[in-house]
Amino acid sequence: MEVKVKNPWHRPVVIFLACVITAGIIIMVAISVVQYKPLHQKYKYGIVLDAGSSHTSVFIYEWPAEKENNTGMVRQKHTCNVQGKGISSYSDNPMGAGTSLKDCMEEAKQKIPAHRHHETPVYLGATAGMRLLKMENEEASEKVLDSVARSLKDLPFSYQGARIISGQEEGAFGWITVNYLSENLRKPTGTLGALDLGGASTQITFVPQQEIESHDNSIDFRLYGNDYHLYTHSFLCYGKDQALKLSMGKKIESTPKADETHPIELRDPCFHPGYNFTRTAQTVFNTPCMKKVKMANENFFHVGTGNWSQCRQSIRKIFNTSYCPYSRCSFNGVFQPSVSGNFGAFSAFFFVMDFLKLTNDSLDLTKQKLATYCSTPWKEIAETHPHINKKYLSEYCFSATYILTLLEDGYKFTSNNWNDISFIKKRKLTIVLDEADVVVQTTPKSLHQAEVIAVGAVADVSEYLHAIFQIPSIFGK
Ligand SMILES: Nc1nc2c(ncn2[C@@H]2O[C@H](COP(=O)(O)OP(=O)(O)OP(=O)(O)O)[C@@H](O)[C@H]2O)c(=O)[nH]1
Ligand SMILES: [Ca+2]
Repeated sequence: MEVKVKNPWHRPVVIFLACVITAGIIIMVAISVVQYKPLHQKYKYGIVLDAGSSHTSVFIYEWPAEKENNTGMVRQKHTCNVQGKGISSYSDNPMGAGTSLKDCMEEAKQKIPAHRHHETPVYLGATAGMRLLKMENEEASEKVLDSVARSLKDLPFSYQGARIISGQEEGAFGWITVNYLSENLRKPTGTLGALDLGGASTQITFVPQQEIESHDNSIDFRLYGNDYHLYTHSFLCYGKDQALKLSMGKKIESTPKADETHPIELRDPCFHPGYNFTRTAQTVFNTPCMKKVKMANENFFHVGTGNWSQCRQSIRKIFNTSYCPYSRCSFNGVFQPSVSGNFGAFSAFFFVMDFLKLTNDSLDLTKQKLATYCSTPWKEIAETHPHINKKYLSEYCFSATYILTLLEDGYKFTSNNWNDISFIKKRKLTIVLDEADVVVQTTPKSLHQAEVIAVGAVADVSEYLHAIFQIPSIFGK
């Protein structure tokens, strides 16, 4: 009988194989750990706060720490909307402005890996609301800026500054953002003009087809190796909230008082029939955009009549087109070449026209639809949209009529080029930046005039060029 003899090699082979497999696993784990480490450290970050008149947004950007070919994808990683109103609303309680940023900055700490905190630049740019506060009460505006600066310096990030940006900067940033988004700066195709409607100011920026006659409206810089020569203007007080005050203020001033004991009844064609609220004159006149009137403490009845063409007539009164010291003007004596090329209209231009589904029609049809909307009773509007913020909802007729009047009577768009305007929601930002190409050049110019009449917004892109790449702001401050 054959006796089965145990293979003397059997046990060592098993042990050997086990060792090989174990070693393999260890090596694989080690490799993945080593690989994981750079993965973990792959990104750098930047934080930009856009402190607008109506609210503050915090943007977190990220880009690869090690750029291949000197080219990095920079993208918007996260956005946080600060609770409450804009920082300029804290004029009576400046400390509150800094405190208001806490929750969003806490979120930023969570989103950005701790080991990157100390090298992450943080920058705040304030726009029209702070510009108005500075005009009204410079000390208060400084206290508010101090307060937000202190709050940002308290964080583990690398504080870069907090300031009010100029109207030209705001216009140019909006233009760069729009053209980055559509990747126009990397293509030889044409660029898009930019139309930004904020709460307190509005900007128009485009490549002009004619000479710029006013120095204050011209901006030159180089991006991605291309030189750009832009026309830009920012109208302070012509954002949609301030324009509503201007327009209501004019109406109140021209409304006779029936007698001394009864409040004024302001019959307003820009609000729906059946809309009827009591307001204090203070809510209209509490702005440096208008001269102070005596009746600030009085009440008035705000009564909607819902008439689009009368609304438009009343809004026209806030545009002065009676004088122009140049060959052509938009309004208020401001030089503007004729609009040319395609435009991207964002912020409130988009919020309002998108809500009313007026983004795709001819100018004529847009007017017809808006006329019908404005004449719809307030009760019906409120019932149809129970979940929409009542303040926004009550103002859409005014806002859209203001938008049409601004574009047509102000900037001189016509039914022929109306459809050159695209109403766009600013999307998440994914762009390719070639650091060497972000060369920035300025036209020596005085910003003083513009500082008085215009204001800027930190749009998403250029401020982070400033903050992230530590390039002096494009206009060389
Ligand atoms: N209808 C509507 N309005 C909005 C919405 N979000 C903001 N707004 C209003 O639209 C206007 C413009 O908003 P923003 O572009 O954020 O204005 P801002 O940056 O605070 O103001 P500026 O400093 O003048 O640029 C303000 O009156 C806001 O109150 C929205 O979702 N719907
Ligand atoms: Ca803005």
